This record gives sequence, C-alpha cells and structure tokens, in this order.
Amino acid sequence: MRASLVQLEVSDTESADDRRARAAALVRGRAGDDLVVLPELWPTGAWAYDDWRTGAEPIGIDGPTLRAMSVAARSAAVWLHAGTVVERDGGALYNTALVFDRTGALRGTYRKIHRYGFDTGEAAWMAAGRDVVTVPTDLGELGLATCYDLRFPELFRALVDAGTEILVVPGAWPAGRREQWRILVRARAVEEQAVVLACCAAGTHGGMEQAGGSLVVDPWGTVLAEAGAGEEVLTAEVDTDAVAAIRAELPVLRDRVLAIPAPGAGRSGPG
Ligand SMILES: NC(=O)CCC(=O)C(=O)O
Repeated sequence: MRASLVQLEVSDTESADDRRARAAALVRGRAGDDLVVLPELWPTGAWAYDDWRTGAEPIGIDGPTLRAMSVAARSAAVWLHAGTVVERDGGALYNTALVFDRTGALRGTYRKIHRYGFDTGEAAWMAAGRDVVTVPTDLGELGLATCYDLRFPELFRALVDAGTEILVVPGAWPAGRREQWRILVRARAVEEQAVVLACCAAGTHGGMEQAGGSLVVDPWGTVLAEAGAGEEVLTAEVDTDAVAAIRAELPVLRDRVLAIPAPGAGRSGPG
C-alpha cells in the first residue's frame, strides 16, 4: 500500500474555503496512492474555538468539506481519510472524521470519543462520540481514532478486537508535546501490532503552534517515514501483510488474560 499523509498548514490567516481548495488540490495530486490522510479539524483549526460554530457543517451533501473531499477522492481514485471537521447535528457539535472510498462515496464517520481540554475548549464545546468505528477496505480494516484518543489504549484495543490492521489517527498536537506524540504513536503500533498512520497539522492557529511530525509506523514499531515541522506530504510504502506476520510470530494478542483478578484475589490465605 502506498499512503500519503498531508501535513497541512493550518493558520488563522487563511480562510476555511481557501484551505479547503488547497487541501483538495493536494489530494487530487496524490493519484496513484492507495490511501491519503489529512489532519484533525483542519478546515476551522482545532485550537481556533471561536470559529467552530460558524465553521460547523452537517455530514451530508450540504457540508462543504464533505463535498470537496468526496470529489477529490474520486478524482485521485484514492481511499481518503479526510481528517476531521466540526460536525453540526441539531444543536450539538462533534469532532468527526470522514472516510471516502476511491469513487468518492462516504464509507465511514467517527465522532471523537475523548475530548481534549479538561472541561474547557473541545471538552466544553463538543459532544463526545460513543461508537468504535472500523472501515473495511481492499487495503485492510481501518480503525479510526483522533489525536487525544492516542492517550487511551483501551480504544485501540477495542479497534483491534473489531478487526483493525491499519490505525489512522489525524491530529492537531501542540509542538511543545511533540515527543509525547511520537512515543504514543509508536506505542500504539507496538502494543496493537498494527500499522499506524498519524497525520498532524502544521503551522500556528488559535495561538497554538502545531507539532507536525506526522508518522508512518509499521507493526513492529519502526518509523517508516516522519515529517518535519512544516507543511509537507509524507509518502511511504507500507507492507500491510506484516500485520498478520508479526501477530503470528509474536502472538501477544493471543496471550491476553481478559479477566485480570482483583488485587489480592489470587493470593492464598495464611495456613
Ligand atoms: N487536539 C487534541 O486532541 C490535542 C491533544 C493533546 O494536546 C494532548 O493529548 O496532549
């Protein structure tokens, strides 16, 4: 599989419409790839909370990002994980990922489950998703997670239990914690024995400098490709057969103990 992560610069000075047009052109330029990935909340900016209400969009034909990305996926004939958008559903907002197939058909959506902000920002403004989402493709089963989700390994284990081989994680991670992003992305690859495609934003918006540092990691934890801090398209050839091979060679998922005893429960009593 050839995958490209479009590490888009997201700034306060560019309009959402201009950024959408630029992102669509970058996706169209990836004809020949199998899978293209964009970052988290790139139309509005993940840290530009003031723009979320006005930039929110329905997941339907009236959604400008959905429309533009569907056309771009079809034109390049690629699977497209179009990052996430601020979804408006009635009065609620969600941080929602969109996955399109090679014909531009929407094949999966994922509402981010773990909201960042410790009761402020995303945690205050957005509603939480409730569903674990995988998307079957001819490349393998994609498992969807977004940015802060990386800190919650139980979600990734649930994705693997649901058949995931390729974890796709759009992000808008702050530059000051770039090393944590790198460690968490690699940890999820090693622990789940899965390919991880982690596409972060670049640039500065809402006062937050973005880490960039998008990563393609194989199921052994090896970094196959890593982006710098600025806007770039990171492309890597990924051997998806390695997932089954490594799971057979080192069967840690088979060796799980599902019912861990409560502390002290396994200890025999005195005498
Ligand atoms: N957009 C995010 O989810 C940010 C997550 C983050 O900054 C962190 O986990 O640290």
